Amino acid sequence: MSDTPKDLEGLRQRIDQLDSDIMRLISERAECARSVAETKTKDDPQAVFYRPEREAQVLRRIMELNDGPLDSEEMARLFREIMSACLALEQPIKVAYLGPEGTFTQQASLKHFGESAISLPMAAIDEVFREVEAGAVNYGVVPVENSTEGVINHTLDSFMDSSMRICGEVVLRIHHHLLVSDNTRRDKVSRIYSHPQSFAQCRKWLDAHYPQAERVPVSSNAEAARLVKTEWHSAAIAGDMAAKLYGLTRVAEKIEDRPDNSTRFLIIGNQDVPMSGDDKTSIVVAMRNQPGALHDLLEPFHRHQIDLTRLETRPSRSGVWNYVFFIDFKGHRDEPRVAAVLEEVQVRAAELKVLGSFPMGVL
Ligand SMILES: C=C(O[C@@H]1C=C(C(=O)O)C=C[C@H]1O)C(=O)O
Repeated sequence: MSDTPKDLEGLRQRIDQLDSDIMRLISERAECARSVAETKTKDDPQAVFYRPEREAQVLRRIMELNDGPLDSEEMARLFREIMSACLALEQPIKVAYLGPEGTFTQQASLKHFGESAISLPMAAIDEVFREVEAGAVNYGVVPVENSTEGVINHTLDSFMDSSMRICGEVVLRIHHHLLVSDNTRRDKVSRIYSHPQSFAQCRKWLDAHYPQAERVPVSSNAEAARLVKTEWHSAAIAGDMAAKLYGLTRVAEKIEDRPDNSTRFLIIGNQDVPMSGDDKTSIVVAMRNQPGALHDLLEPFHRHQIDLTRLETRPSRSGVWNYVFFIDFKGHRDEPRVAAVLEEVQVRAAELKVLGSFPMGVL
């Protein structure tokens, strides 16, 4: 900026002035969001204030507008927190996530809803589903697939028996560290705790660096971190949140075998999300056990030129559901092209359930 002062005192005065301006504008924004909330409840007393499609649009716009020097993701993260605080002013969102505290799922929940949401750890994926179904919380966050290790079957299976809808997705880069406590004898590590998925994601590194150490699988990375606190000969593989929560030190950082290791999480709820302009749809389809079933199922997607982003098969759990396919594709169920495909699939399938259309993950 041309009128930016050059001396330290002048620069600090300028920063104070800018902070006052930013604060005034944030307050004005919060008032605006509050008025939106009032308008929503006037039309419908049961209205949900949180709008995933609108939040995705706000964040995408910020990323497009940003000219630096902060990078666009950083800028969007700041706005994520502003929106989170604005929303909490009216109605703090309650979120259940696959716990315990310190898991990557908690990190995904924070990334998606911001720090002002109230988040509650659950012991298992189906408990997250149950809490949302029972109305005890507004949304749930569960992992669904990892780029190295593949699909999380518990999550897919939970959808089969549930009426929950998918309202959003979050992709998180997963960095694992080898962690020890102050009491650990680093040269005597004979046991390493972690979640089986994390062991699988760090297998080569462990074979190279700790071939002799016993690998003990536990229910979560956070649990692994907790156990290390009490044993002088043990280490844990876990992420930053767990390390911070239990005050552990990183002996080796980013030990995952693949540098692009990431996990996709789903936001589940009981609301149908309108179009945001860049959306995905998830469906689960049962086909009859006959030759060419998979071809028949996929043919309409090909003909309407719809991009499939994922296809998973799960064993069926009832007579009708001979083959069960989970399919993700680009587009929203309200788009005519997508609606046409869904109609065709409906005719060919033994059963079709649309799990939801939702904004593509922004952050
Ligand atoms: C303000 C609104 O409500 C909520 C708050 C938002 C915000 O602070 O920008 C965006 C979407 C909603 O979660 C709205 O719907 O526009």
